[in-house]
Amino acid sequence: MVSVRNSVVIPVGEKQTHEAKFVSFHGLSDGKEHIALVFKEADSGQAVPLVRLHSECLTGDVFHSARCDCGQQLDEAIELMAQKGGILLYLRQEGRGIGLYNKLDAYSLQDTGLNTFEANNALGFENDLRDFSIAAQMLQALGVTEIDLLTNNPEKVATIEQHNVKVRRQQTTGVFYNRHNGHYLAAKAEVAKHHIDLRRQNKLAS
Ligand SMILES: Nc1nc2c(ncn2[C@@H]2O[C@H](COP(=O)(O)OP(=O)(O)OP(=O)(O)O)[C@@H](O)[C@H]2O)c(=O)[nH]1
Ligand SMILES: [Zn+2]
Repeated sequence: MVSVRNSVVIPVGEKQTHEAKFVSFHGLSDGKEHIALVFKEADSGQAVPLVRLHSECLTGDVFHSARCDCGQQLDEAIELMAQKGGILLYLRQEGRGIGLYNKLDAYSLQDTGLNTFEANNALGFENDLRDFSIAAQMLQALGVTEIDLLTNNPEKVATIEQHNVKVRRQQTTGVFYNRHNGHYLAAKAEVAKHHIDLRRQNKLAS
């Protein structure tokens, strides 16, 4: 049984003007230190909170890498949730679960022409090693049974629903295209069927 371990308020966002409760957990099935950021009492005040499952990306989230869209998606989620409440689940799933060093190896292979999924396969990994059921465990510990989910990834919606959290609505993120990440976004849309419309470049979540 997963339960809340601690909850502490931290000012966040580019100008540190937003407050989020950082929640840690006991008993998560993979033993990793996943955290929830709860904005504006979304746990109790919002019947159906906006939720994002954000997979850790050191290069994008911390160093604003242009090879992916993670940093901008993270900033977008924080801004949206600071305005209207929500729960950001920050999942320790670097490199779609293969880890940072392997992701950097995958980047080297992409520099020789492989796409993001082919590079994983060339390293001996499946396309995606993430288990999103961990997010359902966190939501249940927070007492959340129904959500609006901010994602382009249909797999996240399916797994959350399989684990008894209802997804009322899927809301797509912005399309943060730049000259370095075009192939990466296109492969996500083509291979993993993410809802990314490259004609909507740089438009924020709708
Ligand atoms: N293995 C691998 N992982 C990557 C690569 N680029 C980004 N990532 C990782 O991918 C994860 C983000 O997953 P994405 O596939 O971009 O998007 P998503 O989380 O499935 O979907 P959204 O909810 O729509 O953002 C993070 O953990 C990144 O570190 C790459 O080329 N190879
Ligand atoms: Zn990234």
